[in-house]
Amino acid sequence: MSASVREAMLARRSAPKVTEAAPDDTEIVDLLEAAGRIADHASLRPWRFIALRGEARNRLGDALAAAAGLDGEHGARLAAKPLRAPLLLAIVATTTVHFKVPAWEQEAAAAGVAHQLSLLLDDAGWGVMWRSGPHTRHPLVAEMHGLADGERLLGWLYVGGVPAGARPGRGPEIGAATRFSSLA
Ligand SMILES: Cc1cc2nc3c(=O)[nH]c(=O)nc-3n(C[C@H](O)[C@H](O)[C@H](O)COP(=O)(O)O)c2cc1C
Repeated sequence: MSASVREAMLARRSAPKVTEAAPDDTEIVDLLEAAGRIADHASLRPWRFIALRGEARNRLGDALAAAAGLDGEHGARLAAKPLRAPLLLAIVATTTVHFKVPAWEQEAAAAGVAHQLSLLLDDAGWGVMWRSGPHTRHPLVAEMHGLADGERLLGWLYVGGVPAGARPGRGPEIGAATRFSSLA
């Protein structure tokens, strides 16, 4: 584990290619205990995660191809996308109608948990990449995950082992000063 949060944040990189190793459910729940401690208006905890492993990734691939209306070679290519990692963590915003907390605030909280989980997984030595796509919110994809009314996917954290020698190190400077101003 990193010496500081800042160090972990500066070191985090997405991992487009991962190996077949993956964290088990116990490790993920443990990390979620920490990742879930985000700012959360009215403490609604408007999020949940679904682990897709093994055949479930094929079912997601089939749902994506059906959502896109593709079959044959193009359908097979899209259907294979979820197989790029041994574990996909579906990020679900579980929004409800609330008199004080609009849906966008609830989705912001769910996204915050996913960002923190992604950071913690990276810091624990796993390869992670948050992916989505044009069919993320298609009804067939929601059905495949068993989502209830009001639940919406924010994409998937693709998780696996980091290939030997693939750790790319710190990313480019992001020029934060150009994205900051102040009013007095
Ligand atoms: C909501 C969300 C959806 C994303 N979807 C994709 C995607 O489908 N494909 C992709 O290449 N990157 C996607 N990204 C970006 C990558 O996760 C990653 O941040 C980007 O490749 C930059 O790499 P870095 O995280 O190492 O800076 C998405 C990020 C977010 C937050």
